[in-house]
Amino acid sequence: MSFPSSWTTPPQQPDALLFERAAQRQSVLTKPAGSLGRLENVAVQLAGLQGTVTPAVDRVQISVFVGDHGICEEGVSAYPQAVTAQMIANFANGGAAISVLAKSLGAELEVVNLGTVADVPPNLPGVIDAHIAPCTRNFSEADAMTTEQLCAALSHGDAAAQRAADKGSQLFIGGEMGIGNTTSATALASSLMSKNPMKLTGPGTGLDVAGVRHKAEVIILAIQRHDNDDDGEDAIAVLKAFGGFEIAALAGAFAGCAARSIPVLVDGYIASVAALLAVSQQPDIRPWLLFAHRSAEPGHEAILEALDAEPLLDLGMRLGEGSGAAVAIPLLRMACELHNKMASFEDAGVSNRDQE
Ligand SMILES: Cc1cc2ncn([C@H]3O[C@H](COP(=O)(O)O)[C@@H](O)[C@H]3O)c2cc1C
Ligand SMILES: O=C(O)c1cccnc1
Repeated sequence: MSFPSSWTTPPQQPDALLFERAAQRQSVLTKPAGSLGRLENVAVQLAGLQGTVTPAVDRVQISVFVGDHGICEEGVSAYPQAVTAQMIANFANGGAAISVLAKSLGAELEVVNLGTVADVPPNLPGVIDAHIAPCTRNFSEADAMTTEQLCAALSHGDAAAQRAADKGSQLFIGGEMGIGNTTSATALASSLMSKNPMKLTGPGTGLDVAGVRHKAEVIILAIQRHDNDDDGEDAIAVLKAFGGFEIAALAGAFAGCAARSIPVLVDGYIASVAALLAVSQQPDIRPWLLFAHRSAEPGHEAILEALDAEPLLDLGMRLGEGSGAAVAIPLLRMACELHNKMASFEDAGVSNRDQE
């Protein structure tokens, strides 16, 4: 198995002229220039990325990638590992936060199961079996995944982007579920950015102060161990070292969307780490990414900074699943409506600035 081409080839850059045209349209709408603030920027960005004068986010695909983590053996999460598999059934039965949000938005929701330790009932609606292994290996003892497993995870992400393209999706949201994945994400980010894990480690699902310290120590020791491997610190090396399947699949999906010219709305902490991995692999992916919200997980700030990203919302959310991105969709829809439907000064017979 080899890496998907979206991972090894830079995506096409969006056409700068389309952004200029959209900005020009914003400048003639009946409002003081710039008065709709970031709603203007986001509409211009979507118009440029979608290659249209009338941007829209009516057709949204949400893919939630799920995988378990061997690092849970080290006691790094407030919740038991069995929750990962249990949540797959909850996604399918409509009870999870992202299920409710997807339904409310009329968005396509699919769940890509890359491997769980506990059993998942067969044939759940909307759940795709993409089994790689029951979980990644405990990265304080060994590499979290093999090169083959990494290729498989990236390819499952790329396949989700292909499904989004086949359905004519105007925007992609990648969600994740995997107990222990804030530990993987923090190890990945610390290693990639050469930052002290003590500064990035947070409570995840709700660790207390002592729990956060223990989690940071587990990450520090694991990074020291992997540094001896002389692997280098590129996206592929850190993903193999620290996992997880669902984070790799997210990174693969983001690369796959950029390759197919589908804009991505990035969710919180975990999804932003996947975005950082994808951008470090192919810097030209960055223009295809919009950032939905600032997670309450403390490490998010440094990752946003590294990506030069200014998210739209700051609601104190720290769930994942793609939920923060889903919550931002109504804003994006309104930004598009304003861009497409407001009258121009000329059409409405309203005098523009400095006009008699
Ligand atoms: C019921 C439940 C639903 C979730 N949905 C997302 N997460 C989030 O929390 C987990 C990461 O936190 P940690 O690293 O502390 O385990 C991931 O599964 C993430 O998606 C959930 C967590 C729980 C408990
Ligand atoms: O912001 C996130 O993505 C997040 C934060 C805590 C736990 N799970 C996900």
